[in-house]
Amino acid sequence: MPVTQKVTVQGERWFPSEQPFSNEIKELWGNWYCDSEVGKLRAVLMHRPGKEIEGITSENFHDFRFRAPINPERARKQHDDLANVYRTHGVEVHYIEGQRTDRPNAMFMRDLMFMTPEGAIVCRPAIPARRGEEKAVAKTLASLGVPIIKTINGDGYFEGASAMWINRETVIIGTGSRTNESGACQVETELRNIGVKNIIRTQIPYGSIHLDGYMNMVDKNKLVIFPWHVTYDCAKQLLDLGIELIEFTNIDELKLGMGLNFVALEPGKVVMVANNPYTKQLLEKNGIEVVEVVLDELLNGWGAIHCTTAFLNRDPLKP
Ligand SMILES: NC(=[NH2+])NCCC[C@H](N)C(=O)O
Repeated sequence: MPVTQKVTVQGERWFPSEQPFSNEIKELWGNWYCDSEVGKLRAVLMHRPGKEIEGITSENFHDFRFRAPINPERARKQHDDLANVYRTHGVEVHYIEGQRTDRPNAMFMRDLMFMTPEGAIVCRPAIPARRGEEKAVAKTLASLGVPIIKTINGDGYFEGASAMWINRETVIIGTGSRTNESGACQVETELRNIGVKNIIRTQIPYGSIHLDGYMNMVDKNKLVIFPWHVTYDCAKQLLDLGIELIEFTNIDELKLGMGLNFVALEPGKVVMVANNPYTKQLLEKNGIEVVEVVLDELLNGWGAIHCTTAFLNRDPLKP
């Protein structure tokens, strides 16, 4: 080959971009962010229940850890009603594509991913009746362009509702039947990597599976708790960080009505399951604005609003 050009060294003039991932995620990936349970909600990921909830009868509902058989049409309608509440409040609703049809719990999206300021952690559900739901979640995240910063692997299992943002530097992680030590460690490593300083580790009681069954943020620095489920050590660390604890003491509304399983639309405003008068009154007494949605059919799957909603984008919570 004839030499037409003199060979020059190029490498020394090529420098990496030293800006952190967090500075360029918006431009390169899109507007995906979550550092709290209450920052203004902008985008969510949901799974509209499909074929998989057909054929759940009084004989088999227990196999899927449902509370009762479910009426598919009513469940879908209520799911749509919730999605419409989100849309009415300016939230973009994205749906899972290609979910398998043999996993009736797939609508409980909170358990399948955990959103962070730099992308999603794809979970690994604990129980066989749910394992594999996460694949369609990963595919959908990829097609939306949401970075996946971690997929739980090895001997770990972790469900998104086992963790809860308190603020940009603080996350509670609960171990129990749905999250083991290895899963919790994997999540902890990722969170520390993106600047979380306080990881509050706690035990989820035997009779509960996730944190969002008995605690939930309603406003900046305000956490509603069912006090008999929250360990002293956990409560003390939260109080020391300046978090106000609001005590919710009605076990019927906690378990049967899933009153605490709401989602904040913005600081101080939540969408909650209708027909929970104690919950509504408690929240309003504490200055929280409440939007209600009828969801009794979905409750037959043992989940409610927080369980069915994965956050994709919330405004950062200003310190
Ligand atoms: N985040 C939640 N609380 N999810 C509830 C999930 C309920 C579902 N039947 C399960 O056992 O997995």
